[in-house]
Amino acid sequence: MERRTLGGLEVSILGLGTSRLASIGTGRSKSDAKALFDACRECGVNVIDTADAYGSTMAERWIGELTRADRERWVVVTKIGLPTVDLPGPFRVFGQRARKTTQARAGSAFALDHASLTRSIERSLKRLRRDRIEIFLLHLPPASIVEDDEAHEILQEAQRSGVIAHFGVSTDMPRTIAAVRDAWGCPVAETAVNPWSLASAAPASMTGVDLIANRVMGSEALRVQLLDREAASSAPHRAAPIARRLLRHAAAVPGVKVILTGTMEPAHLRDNARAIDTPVTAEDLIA
Ligand SMILES: NC(=O)C1=CN([C@@H]2O[C@H](COP(=O)(O)OP(=O)(O)OC[C@H]3O[C@@H](n4cnc5c(N)ncnc54)[C@H](O)[C@@H]3O)[C@@H](O)[C@H]2O)C=CC1
Ligand SMILES: Cc1ncc2c(c1O)C(=O)OC2
Repeated sequence: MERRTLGGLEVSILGLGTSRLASIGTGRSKSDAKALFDACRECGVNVIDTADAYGSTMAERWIGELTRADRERWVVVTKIGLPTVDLPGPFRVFGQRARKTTQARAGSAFALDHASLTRSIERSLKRLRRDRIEIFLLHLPPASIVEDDEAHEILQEAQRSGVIAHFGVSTDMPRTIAAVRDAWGCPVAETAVNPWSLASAAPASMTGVDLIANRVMGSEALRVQLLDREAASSAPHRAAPIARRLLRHAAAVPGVKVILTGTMEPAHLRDNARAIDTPVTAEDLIA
């Protein structure tokens, strides 16, 4: 698998997105999750993208368990900021609903004071069973985040102490990415990259930022209409031409270093791994 350099780290062009890993409705059993991580190892995928909010902290916990024996081989991206309810044991699943409610009320109430931010980092590290988070992102922060000097200082302090290697933002607003780069000097951001996303226009204002691409398949609706239909009609283990084109599109957008795939299916992961290393052919374009 192709490797690129993201903020000085060696990463696989394809990364695993885990927003569905342990969430209600889309989550799988832990043995399915283990099979998915084994497929990543087999394909050479070394990036895992997560957030404290995914599965109300369960995604981070599962990642911690599943990467425990070989934690050094992974580059972990996690995010904080979508209000997360961290309930004990069996009550955890109810956190999903509670989170939605708090989130709707939260608006721009990003808790980035010293105590909250330090606690968030400590908790993510503990759940992930790591002593370093390679990429630590603020999850959909308000554009005014760059005015929060205290948050910037705390993040720099965490970086100096070695618990986070890089920090930045996950947002679909290129202007916020550019502002964070200019005000905070952040070299990494996560954003939507598909033919309809703003980042695909590669605004010159974002030059110099290494991008982690999400929502490469556009939307769930697009997948249902195109990918499933094509997957059903094409040969097994052959990525649907539309998926291949979307992956190649993202790989060619300036600044993109990692393309996330949010699938829970090892077969789709393998398809996407194969597709990303295959140039789009004339046959694909008329398929
Ligand atoms: N604001 C943020 O920070 C956001 C972060 N993310 C991150 O990005 C990751 C990727 O998620 P999405 O962009 O939603 O996923 P995606 O674009 O990779 O996948 C969308 C859908 O396509 C399916 N799919 C993927 N490859 C396929 C194939 N070869 N054949 C058939 N179906 C296929 C997936 O199973 C999924 O249902 C998330 O898990 C999360 O880590 C996603 C959205 C927002
Ligand atoms: C699948 C999905 N939908 C919405 C959101 C995310 C996500 O991963 C996310 O990280 O922030 C908002």
